[in-house]
Amino acid sequence: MTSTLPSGLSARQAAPVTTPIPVSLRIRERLQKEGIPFLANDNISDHLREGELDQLEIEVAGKVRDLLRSLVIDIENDHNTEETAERVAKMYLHEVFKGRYHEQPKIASFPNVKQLDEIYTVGPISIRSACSHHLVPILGNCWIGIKPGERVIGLSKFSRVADWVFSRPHIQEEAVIILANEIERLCQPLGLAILVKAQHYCMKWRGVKEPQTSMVNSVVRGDFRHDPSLKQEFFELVRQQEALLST
Ligand SMILES: Nc1nc2c(ncn2[C@@H]2O[C@H](COP(=O)(O)OP(=O)(O)OP(=O)(O)O)[C@@H](O)[C@H]2O)c(=O)[nH]1
Repeated sequence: MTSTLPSGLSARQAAPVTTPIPVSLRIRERLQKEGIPFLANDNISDHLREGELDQLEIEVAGKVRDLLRSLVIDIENDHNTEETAERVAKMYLHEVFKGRYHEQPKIASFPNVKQLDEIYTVGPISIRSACSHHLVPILGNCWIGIKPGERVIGLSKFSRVADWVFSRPHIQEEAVIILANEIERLCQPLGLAILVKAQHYCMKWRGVKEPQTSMVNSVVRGDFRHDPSLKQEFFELVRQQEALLST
């Protein structure tokens, strides 16, 4: 039989080049196999293997480079966008969406030795997130009210856990619930209330271009839910904390 190979090429040299499976595909297949959800606001850090986050950063940078090319931006000659792809990949994986790929910060809880049962509020805690629909910023503040149970956590830890939860693509309604679940898991309070006020840049910067509109929502659980006066006290304390901001 006549060889179809170009002269001088051995069969071994002409073997089809196998393209490596993209790391994101490997991770997605693993998650699907194990039945682990990987929605935009889920954290998948427990399911990433050593070195995969670095490989993801390289893969994402390549895709962002393609996106810039598709937007007809001359990244080969434009000194300003030359390294934009690498910056954007790093920003998504380690900054603005770090709450998807990085573990929850270590948060120690302590026994509520004195059996404290008065409510307290912490806030404003700045929140930085992005909407799942357009991936543009959601910026605002949140307030957390606690009626302690058996355990308490340090005040700064509310900011840390909020930052971790909000650093994912979200819709505000779900973000508040996810934050509430995490706080309940960390300190099992007898009551928990969370209020979020945020501006959505998908409404300010584009779309309807409403510069002042914000979204306000809350979640109340446990004693805050069952006792209307406690709930009212929470909102009153938040009002007082807000008033402090303008003094
Ligand atoms: N409920 C809710 N909606 C949000 C949130 N963030 C953004 N949105 C809205 O989600 C919607 C996305 O809807 P689509 O109609 O598919 O997107 P679109 O055509 O770009 O919409 P426009 O923003 O009206 O231009 C928009 O109305 C946003 O304002 C959020 O946290 N909660």
